[in-house]
Amino acid sequence: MLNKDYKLITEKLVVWIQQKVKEAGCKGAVVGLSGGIDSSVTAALCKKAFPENTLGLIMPCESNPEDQKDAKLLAEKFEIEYKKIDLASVFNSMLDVVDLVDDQKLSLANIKPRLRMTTLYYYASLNGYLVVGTDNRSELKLGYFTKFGDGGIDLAPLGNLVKSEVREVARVLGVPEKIITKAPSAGLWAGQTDESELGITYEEVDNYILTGEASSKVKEIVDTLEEKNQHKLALPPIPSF
Ligand SMILES: Nc1ncnc2c1ncn2[C@@H]1O[C@H](COP(=O)(O)OP(=O)(O)OC[C@H]2O[C@@H]([n+]3cccc(C(=O)O)c3)[C@H](O)[C@@H]2O)[C@@H](O)[C@H]1O
Ligand SMILES: Nc1ncnc2c1ncn2[C@@H]1O[C@H](COP(=O)(O)OP(=O)(O)OP(=O)(O)O)[C@@H](O)[C@H]1O
Ligand SMILES: [Mg+2]
Repeated sequence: MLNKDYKLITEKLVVWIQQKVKEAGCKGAVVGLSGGIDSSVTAALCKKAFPENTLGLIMPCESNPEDQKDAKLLAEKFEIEYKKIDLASVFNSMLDVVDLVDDQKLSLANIKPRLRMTTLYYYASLNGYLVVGTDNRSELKLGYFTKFGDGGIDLAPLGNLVKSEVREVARVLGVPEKIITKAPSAGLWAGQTDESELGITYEEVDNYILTGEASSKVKEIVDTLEEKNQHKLALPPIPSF
């Protein structure tokens, strides 16, 4: 890993969040708590930045019940105010009204993060908070997020840290080791893990980002996804005439 001072980076991220929220004329942060490391780190940073004005939302949507337990563990450890909002009934109402066809798995699965985004913006608006996202540099490089779902956010404090660096910040903050070491998962369907879906490991992705070195297989996967998903990081194209 890079020889960086992650304690200093953690402190600077807290100040950065405070500044960005204040610049927006807002007074706090709302974060989706999945029980995964990215949201745990993001929520812990927000709590340090806004001790009285940080809200965590646990939003299961036919998700693994273990994840909710980890999300609660995190919220309790850092004394983060949280609410649980089960989105399964909302998701199922969507299934009742849209056309269902074969081969729709990802199209349907992507509804879940978009329902979470809608819920986060509701609470942001109610409280005068910003929606603080959890996307890290590795996910942003790959475009490995749902457009206007977990990509629909106001700030991305982890956006300059690759996944392995997020783990370093997690250790500085005291995120439970159980959360740090569990397999990254979008949790969109049973058994999904990021690395099995991507076909490469975060270690390989992070190495490639940080050093430019990778096997031809890793380069091919990362470069292809980066190009395919560029649109997720840009404003919608607008005619110039
Ligand atoms: N060139 C282009 N210019 C403008 N827009 C373009 C476009 N190509 C596609 N699009 C639009 O983008 C849509 C496809 O993007 P999107 O809807 O995001 O869908 P897509 O990229 O196909 O799927 C999202 C991926 O992110 C993963 N994910 C999601 C959520 C969380 C996490 C996690 O790590 O926790 C990971 C998920 O497992 C899946 O692999 C298309 O349906 C189309 O509307
Ligand atoms: N069940 C959930 N409840 C609340 N928020 C969720 C839930 N599932 C996903 N999210 C939100 O979507 C974000 C993107 O998920 P992602 O899986 O990339 O992050 P993570 O779960 O925190 O970490 P990891 O990538 O290691 O699983 C989460 O960080 C969280 O903010
Ligand atoms: Mg996850």
